[in-house]
Amino acid sequence: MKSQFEVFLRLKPSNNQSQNAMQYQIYQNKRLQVLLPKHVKFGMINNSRDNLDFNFTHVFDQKSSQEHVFTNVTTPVINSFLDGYNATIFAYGQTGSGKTYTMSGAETWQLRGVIPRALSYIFDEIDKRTKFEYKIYISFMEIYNENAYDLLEKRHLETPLEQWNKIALFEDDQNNIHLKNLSIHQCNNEQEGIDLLMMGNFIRQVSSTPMNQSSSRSHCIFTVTLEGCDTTSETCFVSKLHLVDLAGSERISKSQVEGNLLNEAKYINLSLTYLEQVIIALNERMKGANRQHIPYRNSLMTTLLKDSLGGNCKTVMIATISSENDNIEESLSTLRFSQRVGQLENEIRRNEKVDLEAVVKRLEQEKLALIRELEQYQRGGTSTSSNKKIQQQQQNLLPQSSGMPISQKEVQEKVELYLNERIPLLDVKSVEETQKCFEAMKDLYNTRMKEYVTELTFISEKLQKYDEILTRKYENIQSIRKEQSSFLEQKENSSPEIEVYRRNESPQVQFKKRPNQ
Ligand SMILES: Nc1ncnc2c1ncn2[C@@H]1O[C@H](COP(=O)(O)OP(=O)(O)OP(=O)(O)O)[C@@H](O)[C@H]1O
Repeated sequence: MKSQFEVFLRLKPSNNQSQNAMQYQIYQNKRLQVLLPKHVKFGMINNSRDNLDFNFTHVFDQKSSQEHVFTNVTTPVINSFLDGYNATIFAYGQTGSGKTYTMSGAETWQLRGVIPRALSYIFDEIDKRTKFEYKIYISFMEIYNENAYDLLEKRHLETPLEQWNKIALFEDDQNNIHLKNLSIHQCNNEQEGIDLLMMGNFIRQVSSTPMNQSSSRSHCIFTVTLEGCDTTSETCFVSKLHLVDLAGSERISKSQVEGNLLNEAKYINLSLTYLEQVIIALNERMKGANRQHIPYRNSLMTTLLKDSLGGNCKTVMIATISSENDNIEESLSTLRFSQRVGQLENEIRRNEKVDLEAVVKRLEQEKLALIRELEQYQRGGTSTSSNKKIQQQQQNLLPQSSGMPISQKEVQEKVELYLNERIPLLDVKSVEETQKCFEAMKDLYNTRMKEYVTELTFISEKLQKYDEILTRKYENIQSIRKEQSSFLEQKENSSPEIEVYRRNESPQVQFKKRPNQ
C-alpha cells in the first residue's frame, strides 16, 4: 500500500509585533504564502518575486495549541501504528523554531507535546482494543556529533557524555539494522512511559554543559515498539513508532560559533545536508531516474531513519519556522525542504506474523490427540470422535422398521449386545438361529471394518500432513529466533529500575526547558 508523506507546518509565535514580523497569508489551513521583503541582503531570495507559495497537509498558525497540533497530526498516524504499521513523526526546523516544544512540550502538563500525548493516546486505545494482547517497549536515544547514546541508561546520570557507551549499529544480510548498547524498556502504562520520557530528557539535560549544549545540538529518537497478538487467532504484529526531534539547522556565519560549538554546528549541518541528499535522491527515484543508490549511510541519523525515509513506514514531518523576518532565509530553506519531503511516498505493509510458537503448540496437541485415537483403534476400541458415528451405524444396523420377521430382529439385538459385551454369552436355541447369528455378526463385522479402515486412512494422512507442517514451522521458528536474537538481547539488557519523576508530585520540574533557554 502506498503512503504519501504528510508535511505539516507550524509557525512559532512572534516575540514582538514590530515590522520585523514575517509577512504571510495562510489559505484554507493548507497553503502558506510568504510575502518576500525587498531588502533581504543574503542574496538567496529572488527579489523579482513578491511572494512564494508552499503547500502542506495542514498549516498551524501562531495561535495553534498543543492539543490542536496533536489531534491533527498525530492521531491518524498513531492509529495506523496501532494497526501494525511502522510510523515516524519528525520535527524539522531552524534552531529555536519550536521542534522540542512541539515534540516534548513546555513546563506544564497542559503544554505537553506530541510524545507525552502520544503515550496517553496509545495506552487509552489499547485498553479499548480488547481483541488484542499488547506489549509496549520504549527506547530513547540521542545522536550527538555522529555518535549515538542511550538516554535511558541510569549510569549516564553520574558520568559525563564522554564516558558513555556509544550505540553500535550492525546490519544483517537482509539489510536490517540492529543496535547494541541501547536499552529497551517494557512499559505497562502511560505513567511508566512518561517517566521514561522524563528520565531521558533529564539525562539529556545533565549531559549538557555551557561548553557542550548537546541537548540543543543533538538529534533525539524516542521509539515505541508495539507487539500485538490477536487473541482469537494466532496472528501477531510488531510495529515501531519513531518520534524524532532533529537538531536545529543554523547558519554558522550568523551564529558566529567557534571551537567545540563550531564543530557541533558542522556535524549538525552535515547530517541535515545528508538528510536533504537522501530526500533528493528518493525524489529523483520517484520521478523515474535510475537511482539505485540512496546515500543513507553518509550519516548515522539517515542510517537509523532509513526505513522511515524510504522504506516500510508511514512518515509525517512537522516543519517549524519562526515568524520573524530576521530568520526568513532559514524559514525559506525549511519551507523548500518540506516541499521536497511532501512529494515522497513509501510502500507500507502491516508487519503481521503468524505466532508460530502458538501454531506449533496447537498442532502438537492435535497430533498427540490423533496418536491417542490411533492407538485406541489399534487396540480395537472406538475413538472418541467416531463414537457417535459408530453408534449411529449400530442404530442403523438394527432392523427397526425393516419388516424382518421378529426372530431375526431378536437375533440382531442379541448379537449387538454380545459384541458390546453387555451379555457374556450368546444364547442360541437352534441351528437356524446360529446361522442367523453368524450372518448378523458377519454384516456387523464387515461394516465396522470398513469404517475402521476409512478412519485409519484418514488419521494416517492427517498425521503425515501435521508432520510436514511441524517441520516447516520448526524451520521458520529457527529463522525467526535468529532474527529476533538481537532484539531479545537488548530487552534483557534493559534496566528494570527507572527513576520516578511523577507529574503529579511536582508539575514545575516536568517538561523542563533546556538550560540555555
Ligand atoms: N508554538 C510555540 N508556542 C509558544 N512557545 C514556543 C512555541 N514554539 C517554541 N516556543 C518557545 O520557543 C523556545 C524555543 O523552542 P524550542 O526549544 O522548541 O526550539 P527548537 O526548535 O527545539 O530548538 P533547537 O533546535 O535549538 O533544539 C522555547 O522557549 C519554547 O518554549
